[in-house]
Amino acid sequence: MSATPAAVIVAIDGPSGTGKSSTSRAVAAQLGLRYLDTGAQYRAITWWMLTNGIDVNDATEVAAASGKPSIVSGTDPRDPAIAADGADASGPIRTQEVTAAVSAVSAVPEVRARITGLQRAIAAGAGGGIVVEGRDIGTTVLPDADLKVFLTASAEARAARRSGELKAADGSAAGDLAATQQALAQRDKADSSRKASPLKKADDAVEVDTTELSLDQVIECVVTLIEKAAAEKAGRMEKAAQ
Ligand SMILES: Nc1ncnc2c1ncn2[C@@H]1O[C@H](COP(=O)(O)OP(=O)(O)O)[C@@H](O)[C@H]1O
Ligand SMILES: Nc1ccn([C@@H]2O[C@H](COP(=O)(O)OP(=O)(O)O)[C@@H](O)[C@H]2O)c(=O)n1
Repeated sequence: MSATPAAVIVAIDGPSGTGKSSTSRAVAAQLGLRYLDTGAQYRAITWWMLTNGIDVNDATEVAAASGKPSIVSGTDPRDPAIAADGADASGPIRTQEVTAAVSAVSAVPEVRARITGLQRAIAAGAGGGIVVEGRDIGTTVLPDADLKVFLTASAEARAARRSGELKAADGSAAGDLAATQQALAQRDKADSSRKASPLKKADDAVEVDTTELSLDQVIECVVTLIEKAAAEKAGRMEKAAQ
């Protein structure tokens, strides 16, 4: 295990299936950093809306309800918890129903303002450094992050990964490759074309194409980037203290 020489704030963004969650959890665990899955927060508020009779396709209704549930995220990379109004949401947020509704809910500006506030507070409170992964972390949530990484992969590779994962989870038709690829493309389009804080690479993000890389290779690459960013930050802090 290596240790980071300075507390760093790391933003990892990219579309679905590029390896954000797996990579972020692994590098945070390896480097002793906290970890925040912002997609889980959007999924949790979506799950709460679905279970509380909110019409998720009615932006006015979603906006009016956006402040109601408490959304609490754990930041342990080995056990990232998520709760909505005190109920464990880690299982229900992965259902197809939530996956199909989450882009519409997260496009509502009031929802984004609420969740972005939570994210900034968590990052500010993570004294030892944190890896925050999502869609708009480098562009909007933490524009001053010490390191921004934007993961990409071909549509085929992303669908194959996601479909394998769904098949392993329940063996259902959700594991069908063509259907998964279509659903991913739809969600990417919605996430990239919304007005409020769309999925977009920050100008100063390092882009890593993971199509031909194993997960271990991606982890190694991001660990190296974080160690470099942490060393540079430590150097700047030392200089400023002189
Ligand atoms: N480089 C990679 N090569 C092969 N499989 C990968 C790679 N990165 C991630 N995976 C697998 O792909 C699936 C989706 O990864 P995940 O980290 O959840 O992506 P994201 O958070 O970007 O949606 C997981 O099953 C994960 O193990
Ligand atoms: N920072 C973020 C993170 C997620 N999201 C939304 O939440 C959804 C679910 O995110 P996720 O990270 O769990 O998605 P997966 O790619 O892991 O399936 C995304 O499709 C976006 O609609 C967002 O709008 N902004």
